[in-house]
Amino acid sequence: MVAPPDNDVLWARALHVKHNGSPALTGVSLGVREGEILAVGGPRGSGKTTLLQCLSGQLRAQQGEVWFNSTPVHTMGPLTRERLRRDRFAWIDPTPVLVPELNAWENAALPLMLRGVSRRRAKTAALEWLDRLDIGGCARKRPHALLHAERQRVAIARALAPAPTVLFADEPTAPLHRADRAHVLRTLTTAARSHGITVVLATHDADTAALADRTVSLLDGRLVNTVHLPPVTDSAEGRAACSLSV
Ligand SMILES: Nc1ncnc2c1ncn2[C@@H]1O[C@H](COP(=O)(O)OP(=O)(O)OP(=O)(O)O)[C@@H](O)[C@H]1O
Repeated sequence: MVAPPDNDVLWARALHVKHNGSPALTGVSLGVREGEILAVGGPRGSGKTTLLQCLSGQLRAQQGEVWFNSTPVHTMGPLTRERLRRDRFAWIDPTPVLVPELNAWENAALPLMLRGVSRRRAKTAALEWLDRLDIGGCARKRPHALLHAERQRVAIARALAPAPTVLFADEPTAPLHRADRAHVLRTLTTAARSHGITVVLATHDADTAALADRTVSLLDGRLVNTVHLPPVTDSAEGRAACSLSV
């Protein structure tokens, strides 16, 4: 095994995944630099979700390697991978999955509390993020009383509140209207940049990909090209608007 380059926070080599015998990833190799926002594009069924699942340790590739910093993820047992996901990663699904018995702030505070942060500090951080995402007024509502788009904002607050090392976002703005999408994406990318969070973002939306530092594209489970975009220039303003006290 050869360790990945030092400046890559995530590194995958020659990933091969089949779902029920059908290839979903075929020889995908990829490095993600620390603090980078990387968009993974490609049409439906091209393997974006499968790639994010492999990089985040949710799914073990049948062949290939995944490294997080200098640690091999592909050789970790299930409990170690679970701990890695809990302590260093966050995940946003296209459809919000919240705990129905908990209200919005409790849902958003949950990963912090699982990491051992006190309830009071976790609540403060969760409320800050709900405010930033314009749903502070929903903090005491349970998921059933929220609109679908509000539930997704709670899920995004839950992912950002612990300031993870890597945030995996699988079509995070899919349930939002176009106008909402831009605001939520900007909050997400600004927060990531100001806190040095690396983001791996699956999307088939060009507007979403445009907010990333770099885009790679999948087609039928293979990487097909890489686009380097110029750096975002208005991040200083966004950074000021997004300080986090966790
Ligand atoms: N659990 C599964 N069982 C069987 N086949 C699967 C499973 N998950 C994904 N696939 C198949 O693997 C291929 C890649 O799927 P994947 O969800 O990774 O693509 P995607 O680019 O994320 O698609 P989408 O944009 O629709 O989410 C597709 O052909 C899909 O049907």
